Amino acid sequence: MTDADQPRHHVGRRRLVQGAAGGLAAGAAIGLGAGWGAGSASAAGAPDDHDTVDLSTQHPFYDEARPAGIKTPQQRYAVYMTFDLAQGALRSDLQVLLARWTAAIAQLMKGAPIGQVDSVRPGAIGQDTGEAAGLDAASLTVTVGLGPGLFDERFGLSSKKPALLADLPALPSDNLVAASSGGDLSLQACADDPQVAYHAVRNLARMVRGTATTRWAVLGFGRASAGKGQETPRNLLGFKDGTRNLRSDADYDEFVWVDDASEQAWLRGGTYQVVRKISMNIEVWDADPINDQQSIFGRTKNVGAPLTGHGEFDTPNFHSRNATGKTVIPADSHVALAAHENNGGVKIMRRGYNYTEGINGFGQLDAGLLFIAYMSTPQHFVTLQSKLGASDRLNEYISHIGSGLFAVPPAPKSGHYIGEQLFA
Ligand SMILES: C=CC1=C(C)c2cc3[nH]c(cc4nc(cc5[nH]c(cc1n2)c(C)c5CCC(=O)O)C(CCC(=O)O)=C4C)c(C)c3C=C
Ligand SMILES: [Fe+2]
Repeated sequence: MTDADQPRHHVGRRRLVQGAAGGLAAGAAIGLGAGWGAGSASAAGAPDDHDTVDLSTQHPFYDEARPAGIKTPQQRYAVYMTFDLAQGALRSDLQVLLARWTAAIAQLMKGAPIGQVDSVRPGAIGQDTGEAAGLDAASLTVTVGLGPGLFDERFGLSSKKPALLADLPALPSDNLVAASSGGDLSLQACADDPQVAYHAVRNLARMVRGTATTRWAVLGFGRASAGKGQETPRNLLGFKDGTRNLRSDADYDEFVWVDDASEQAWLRGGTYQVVRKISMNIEVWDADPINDQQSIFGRTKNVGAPLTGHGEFDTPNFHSRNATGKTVIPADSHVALAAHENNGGVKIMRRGYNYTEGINGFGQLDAGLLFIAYMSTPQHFVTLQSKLGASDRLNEYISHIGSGLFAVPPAPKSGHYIGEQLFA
């Protein structure tokens, strides 16, 4: 961890919440679900220190080397929302929106309200909606993304458009729904308390009513990726997700941050955000035998080890063959198709969340993965998804129904606002 990644624990009151892994260990101790997590630290009976969150944690916002909410240790919950600029909105309206969001995000990430909650005079309307009063910052980060549409003729920004910031091309197996795709702006609010994340997005949406309209939103829970030092969580298909995610500073420098001199100056120090809403056919998956599920991912379900290894973090061997001459990790498995070894070295940073929207019109569970990934060029996502969408055996159980591409500007300096350089 660099200094910039160090969180602060400002508030005297420390509210610690134990993680799901610790809960599973406790379940095993009283005889529930024997065999859970065998081979993991929590199964050994030790409390899982890595998965305990301190709700008093605050992350810095201004003057950081990088925007918040990307390399920040992944929080437990997310609220993701996109917006369109209202018809007739002016360049100055966009500037005011970004300036107001910047000031408000700085407050929210400190665990502070964005304005008065109390009734200061008869008939007063609250500046802050109040539902986070008494709650800590809970590691809140808010990450703002700028969509391709902002750079059309409306705001005089076409000369500032990054060449690669355009709607993603049609990709194999896409099943995209317009109502869950695109947007001029995106907000990713992540926190260890879902009410804190929701409060942030609700208030940011409220303060720009009239200038921007909401487009689509997803509420994420149970982070489905791991960062440095975090125990690997599980996605809703029951597999550990994030084992081979980016962790080193060198990988972030090479694969996440935009530093290329050929890129727009305002974006240098920032990154690209790709979001995909991926629904899962959970009932069908649950009827699939575990050994088949394992060959679909190329990893074991319980430990999360590659099919060529024993431990979760063993390096997969994509060349090893069994007696029948087939590769032990099937060539059409998810990890064989996505691994950097098989994609010319391409890596992306995944920061996804599980989501559920209840039950669909057929009485089936409506749930999936809010896939969020950060990368120095969206071409890396296109490279991977072109292969996955065409050949991944997982495609039988998932469907990409939402999509978006956004540019994330660098962290603002204090006294300045997000994306201010765009208007220079
Ligand atoms: C285009 C990029 C990717 C999409 C879309 C995607 C969807 C998706 N993934 C899982 C579950 C797992 N993914 C895992 C690994 C993995 N996935 C991607 C990329 C995309 N996944 C990469 C680059 C990798 C790493 C591959 C490697 O280097 O070995 C894993 C294995 C554990 C891990 O390393 O994280 C799981 C499990 C789901 C369920 C899903 C869509 C719903
Ligand atoms: Fe994946």
